[in-house]
Amino acid sequence: MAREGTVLVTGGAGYIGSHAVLALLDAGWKVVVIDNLTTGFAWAVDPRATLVTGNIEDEALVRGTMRDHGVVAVMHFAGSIVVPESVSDPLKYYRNNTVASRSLIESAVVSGVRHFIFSSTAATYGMPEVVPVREDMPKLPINPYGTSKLMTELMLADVAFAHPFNYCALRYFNVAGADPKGRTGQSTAGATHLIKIAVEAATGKRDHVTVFGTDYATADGTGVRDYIHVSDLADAHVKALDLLIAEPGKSHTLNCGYGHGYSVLEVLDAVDRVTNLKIERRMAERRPGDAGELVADNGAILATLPWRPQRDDLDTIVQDALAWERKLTERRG
Ligand SMILES: NC(=O)c1ccc[n+]([C@@H]2O[C@H](COP(=O)([O-])OP(=O)(O)OC[C@H]3O[C@@H](n4cnc5c(N)ncnc54)[C@H](O)[C@@H]3O)[C@@H](O)[C@H]2O)c1
Ligand SMILES: O=c1ccn([C@@H]2O[C@H](COP(=O)(O)OP(=O)(O)O[C@H]3O[C@H](CO)[C@H](O)[C@H](O)[C@H]3O)[C@@H](O)[C@H]2O)c(=O)[nH]1
Repeated sequence: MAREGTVLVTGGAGYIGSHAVLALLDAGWKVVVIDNLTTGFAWAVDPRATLVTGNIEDEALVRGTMRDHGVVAVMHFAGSIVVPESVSDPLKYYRNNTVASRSLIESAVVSGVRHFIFSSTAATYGMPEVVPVREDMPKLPINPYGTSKLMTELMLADVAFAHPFNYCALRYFNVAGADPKGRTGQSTAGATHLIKIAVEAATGKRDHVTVFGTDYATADGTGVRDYIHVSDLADAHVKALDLLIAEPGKSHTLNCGYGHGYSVLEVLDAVDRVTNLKIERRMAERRPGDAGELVADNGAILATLPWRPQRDDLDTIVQDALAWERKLTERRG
């Protein structure tokens, strides 16, 4: 079914954004992407979408794009995402995540764009005392990345109060996997995410995986996370957009996770199982700033959106991540 108007996807050349572009196109939306290609790739943008190369802080470019393409909603993925880098270079994160988002939100308001979906993060919770964590529990980020995202959530709430504008802040837990049809996946070099690192090891790009911390208060002592398949996450964005349009007076903040977690060792077991390999594991100290267990209470998203996970299975997530990693290896030769 064709939809009225165009969705602007910022960061649509990146990992999650490129999946959202596919989900929007598959749902009948027209799509324009703004991406400065710092960590994204032009080839990752489906050719049915228009790619505008530039910065979301460039007001003339953003407002011109909104006008020329008849943009009715923004999905805002553009940002900087490396937690340790945010600790060593906080001003980069407040600039590219908070200040740039302020500029983009203002461009939307000035251009009469009334719906906004924002990539937030479980990092806004910091080290939660209660797990699974619910949206109304304390937000006490422990790094500038989490703070930079929480500040954007706060701006959105104030803007939605003052203007004819509603938003959905989606707090992602651990995003992993790749498009099941093999059209896009996680492609940035220098990955820090566990499943990406493990499939890099499985395809010979690394000789081992380091396990950060074996003394957490979890069943096997390693960190537990709620891994969500990137295609399920992209689908949640399309459903959230439908809701924002259907109920213009309401905004939402929703956890995106499956509501159950896996330990680092369980993830590595899944990778061994799927690949039929025995990837070397090296036990190491905790990584600074890591929570022991981070799992979403996903009651709110299930109650709010007609969204039901389709790929809630660790082996499926690993299989899809691995298939993409193999494709990437062929592409790069
Ligand atoms: N990957 C995760 O596990 C995860 C978890 C929680 C939240 N998020 C959030 O999801 C969003 C997307 O993350 P990702 O994993 O796809 O990262 P990514 O680095 O693959 O994608 C970010 C994209 O934004 C672009 N970009 C960055 N700054 C820009 C700017 N100022 N103007 C225009 N384009 C810009 C980059 O070139 C890239 O294509 C981010 O906002 C991130 O904070 C990611
Ligand atoms: O080589 C590795 C990489 C990770 N881990 C462990 O695996 C788990 C997951 O780590 P990731 O780096 O894959 O993900 P994080 O949970 O640290 O971070 C993710 O969730 C955060 C929210 O808390 C942010 O949103 C961030 O962008 C996103 O990558 C953690 O226990 C971590 O210590 C290892 O043992 N070895």
